[in-house]
Amino acid sequence: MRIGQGFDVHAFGEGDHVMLGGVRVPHDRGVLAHSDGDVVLHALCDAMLGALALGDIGQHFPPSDARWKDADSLDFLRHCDALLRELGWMVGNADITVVCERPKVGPHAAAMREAIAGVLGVMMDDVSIKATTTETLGFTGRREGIAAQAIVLLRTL
Ligand SMILES: Nc1ccn([C@@H]2O[C@H](COP(=O)(O)O)[C@@H](O)[C@H]2O)c(=O)n1
Ligand SMILES: C[C@@]1(CO)OP(=O)(O)OP(=O)(O)OC[C@H]1O
Repeated sequence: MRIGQGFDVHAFGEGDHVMLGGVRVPHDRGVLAHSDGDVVLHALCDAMLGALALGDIGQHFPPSDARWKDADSLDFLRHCDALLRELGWMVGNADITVVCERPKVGPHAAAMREAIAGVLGVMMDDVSIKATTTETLGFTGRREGIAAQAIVLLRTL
């Protein structure tokens, strides 16, 4: 088995939704990002890459590369999953925490788990999505941005 963790932050900007775990979540702000700015999937990809010491998504999908402009982060997840499988590994389970005051994540957690599990070829029960505020403290508390942390356990195919 191998373990990995990932963390990602994006600042809020103009917009009317945020992408979280591959799900379009209505919000009164968007996020500033080169891709679709999905902090859940970026943290998850980093955890998967980290588990095998394969670098991070910035190395695999450089922000300087126009191919990733407005990219669907589910494609990043597909790439990372394929990479792991080529090396004989797959995600056993993933546990993800989203940090923001708003939007409320709970109502969208099941859809996020389903989208992620579908790409990883695992059961929904193998994907956990949790959320917390920071009780109005810090940049998330001031609603300036959104963060996510992911931890994954890999198992051999
Ligand atoms: N963006 C968020 C933040 C929190 N939740 C849910 O609310 C519960 C209470 O959050 P606290 O930070 O006050 O502990 C938390 O356990 C989450 O279930 C949410 O859905 N979206
Ligand atoms: C995802 C990439 C793609 O260019 O850019 P961003 O959408 O800005 O997201 P970030 O979390 O900063 O990760 C770096 C890049 O890999």
